[in-house]
Amino acid sequence: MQVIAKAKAEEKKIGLTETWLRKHRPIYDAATRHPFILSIRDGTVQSHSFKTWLAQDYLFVRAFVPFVASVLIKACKESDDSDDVEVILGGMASLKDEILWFKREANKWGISFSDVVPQKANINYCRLLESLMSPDVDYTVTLTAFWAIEVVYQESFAHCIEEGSKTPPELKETCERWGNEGFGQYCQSLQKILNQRLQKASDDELKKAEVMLLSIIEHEVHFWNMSRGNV
Ligand SMILES: Cc1ncc(CNC=O)c(N)n1
Repeated sequence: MQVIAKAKAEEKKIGLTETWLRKHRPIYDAATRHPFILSIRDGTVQSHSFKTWLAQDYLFVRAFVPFVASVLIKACKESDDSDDVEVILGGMASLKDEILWFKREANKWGISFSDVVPQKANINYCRLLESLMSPDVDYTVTLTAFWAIEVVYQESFAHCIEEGSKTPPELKETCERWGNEGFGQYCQSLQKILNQRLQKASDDELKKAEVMLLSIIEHEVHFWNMSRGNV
């Protein structure tokens, strides 16, 4: 089956990641066109929803840092391509600014991060990140998770700043953070290096990577759900 997927991707001159996204479109859209995102886009989002998301996401990003470091270590050890390391290092470096941004944003909204308790969906997601940090988890599978985590945010927030969106001005900066063109290009770079790895992967690795993509998408949906209070 996986061999067929590779051949199909090759025939259409698209990457395997693209064939996955086509195959799993409905679930991918459930994450990138989630009601929380649509409510930002149409300007009806409640401030308590936004604040809940912001606080939970700060905790997530703190846990994301060591995860990205683990991806970087795997890339250094296993990749024969120095592009990988540079792309991942760039992602890692931008997290420093991101954490500062979260702190500024917390001030703006009157939130104190030290009082925030992680919710169940967040705990589960961070637990998944933690499990992926193990050296036993294959680099290709880890890279799939990394790309999926980033691309869901990119596609979601880019949708909020497209023509015709009614995103409130005070939320524009948030949407720009992940929806901007630079972040889009970075996601493309991740997708490209992932596609190269997938071309060389075994059937077993391909299956695991595809399952990982679905798992990340599901965790992202649960993560957005927290903002609406339906954990
Ligand atoms: C839950 C979640 N998924 C993806 C991202 C985007 N990556 C880094 O910021 C994020 N901040 N939060």
